[in-house]
Parts: sequence; structure tokens; C-alpha cells
Amino acid sequence: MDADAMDKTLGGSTGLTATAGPDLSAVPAEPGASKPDAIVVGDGITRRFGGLTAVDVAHIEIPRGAITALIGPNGAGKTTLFNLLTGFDVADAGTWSFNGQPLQKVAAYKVARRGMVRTFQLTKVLSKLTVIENMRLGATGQRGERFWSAPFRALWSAQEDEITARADELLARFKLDAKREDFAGSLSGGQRKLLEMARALMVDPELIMLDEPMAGVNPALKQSLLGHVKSLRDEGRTVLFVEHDMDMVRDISDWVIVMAQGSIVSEGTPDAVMSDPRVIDAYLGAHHDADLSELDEAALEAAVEAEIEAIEAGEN
Ligand SMILES: Nc1ncnc2c1ncn2[C@@H]1O[C@H](COP(=O)(O)OP(=O)(O)OP(=O)(O)O)[C@@H](O)[C@H]1O
Repeated sequence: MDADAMDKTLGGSTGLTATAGPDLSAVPAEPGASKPDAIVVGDGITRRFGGLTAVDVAHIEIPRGAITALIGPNGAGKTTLFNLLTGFDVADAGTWSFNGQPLQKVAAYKVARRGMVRTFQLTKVLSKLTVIENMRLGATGQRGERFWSAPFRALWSAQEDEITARADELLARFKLDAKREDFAGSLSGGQRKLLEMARALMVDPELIMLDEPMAGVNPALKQSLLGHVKSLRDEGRTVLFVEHDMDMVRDISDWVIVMAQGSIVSEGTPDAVMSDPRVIDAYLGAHHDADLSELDEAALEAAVEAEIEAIEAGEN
């Protein structure tokens, strides 16, 4: 491993500068819109499973230093796109870059070392490790669970003090220090989400991709979790998150990208996107059960009424 890679793996400085997020007001609210300073740029990304095209994204740009939400009904292809971009799945076609460097066919742990990391929900195996062990595992740059227990472990012993120090620093920041020796499986829903985030930060990523950060979180803890997500952006990181909780999307996103049936159907600021009829159509078309309370109510009511009328007309 070269010095730069090791530095990244151990959470060395990425030269991040504190920011309150970029000005995206001049970016047109249209699918695939170009951004003034995109950290990720992708073209023609497709992934098929048998006869199903799960992802078919013509063009995507993720703005640097912003919090971008990736939303869409169940089965829209959000998780698959996350997996493709981070090297956990292989695309059938397409190119994409991170900081101008091509990333297709790059292994997940190398993607993580370059500064792009995704969070994972706790698996059964990870639940049986303690909180601090989970954190140390994060330092391997997402090589996978087996890496840590394999003979490779010896290679890491020299770095362990440094890794542990960083882990403890992050546990204190996320108020998980009292849980250090507890099994991860014993944590509450909100604490698990904090651990997922803290673990991803072990490699000091420039771009952190959060997989449903609000899922299973007690409403009382949501504000605190939102604060933590904002703090990632405010210290200069780029955040991309998949989420069904529309309150969270509206509260913290600088930009929203909407997927339906594998493609991007809308983009814009939270207000622009949530009143876009294409977004409402996408959700209703899929009979989505997520919280739609923040979508434009008048447009939603009109669409629901039209659906009811159509059903009644069919029945009569
Ligand atoms: N490994 C797989 N094998 C076959 N089909 C898959 C596989 N992974 C995903 N799919 C299909 O691809 C489509 C997109 O799934 P994906 O999980 O990416 O959607 P999503 O937008 O993340 O949905 P959700 O919000 O429900 O998590 C779905 O139809 C899903 O059933």
C-alpha cells in the first residue's frame, strides 16, 4: 500500500475545508443538470437483472460540498446505483468518475480509499462484533468482514494504535463512547445509524453515501441525527443519501435527485422537486407507501382525486 493510500486508510487529512454548502440556485431543475463543481459525474450507467433494467441513468452529477438526497419509489434503482458507484456491483454499461478519476471496475475498498464511502446497515456478523471492533473494521476501507479476521490482521497490528485513537475520537463525537465495548447488535435504531456513519468516517472520506439514515430511528433522535449529517457537510464533505423520510429530505438537502424505474426523472431544490408533477406521478405510479406529506399537497390531492375518478368510472 502506498503512503497516500495508507494515510487515507488511517483517516489522514483530505484537506477538507469547512463550508455551508455551495450555491446551487443557478443550476437548472432538470434531470442530469450540470453542476458548477461536480465531485461525481456519470454517463450511460445501466444495470440489468435478467430482463429487468434496474438502473438506466443517462447523466448524473453530484455537487461537491452539498447534501444531495436520492429519492424515488421502492424499486426505483437507488440502492443499485449506490452499489455501482461504490464498486459493490458491476454495471453492464456506463462510465463515471470521482474527482475526475474514472471509477468503473475499481474494487470497493479502493473506491473507499480514494475518498468515496457508503454506509451499510448492520449485518448479522457485524451485530456480533463490539462497537469498537466495528469501528476498526471501518479502517480497512470496506474490504469486507472477512478481512479483519483473516491473516491480514497481522499486517495491521502496527497501525492499531492509530486506528483505535481515531475510532475513539469518532465514538466520542457521535456519543457512542459509553457503548464502546457493547455488541453492536444491542444498540438502538438511532445508535446503529450513528455507528454506521462513524464507521464510514474511519477512512476520512470526501464523499459519504448514507443508506436510509433515518430508517428505524426513534423520532426523538431524528433531530440529533440530522445535526450529525449536517455537520458532515459543514466540515467540507459531500453527502449523498437515499431516504424515504420526506421530512428529512426537505430539512437538510441542498439538492434532490429523483429516480423512477431506473432513471432520473427530476432534480432540483427540495421545494422545486416536491412540487414537480413528474415526482408525484412517479410515486403514485408505483403506489409507494413512503411518507408523502411534504409533497405539494394540492397537486397530490388533485392526482389522487383523478385516480379515484378513474377507478369509479371503471367500476360503473
Ligand atoms: N440482485 C438482484 N437481483 C435481481 N433483481 C434485483 C437485484 N437487486 C435489485 N434488483 C431489482 O432491481 C430493481 C431496483 O432495486 P433497488 O433495490 O436498487 O431499488 P431502490 O430504489 O433502492 O428500492 P427501495 O427504496 O425499495 O430500497 C428492483 O426491481 C429490484 O427488485
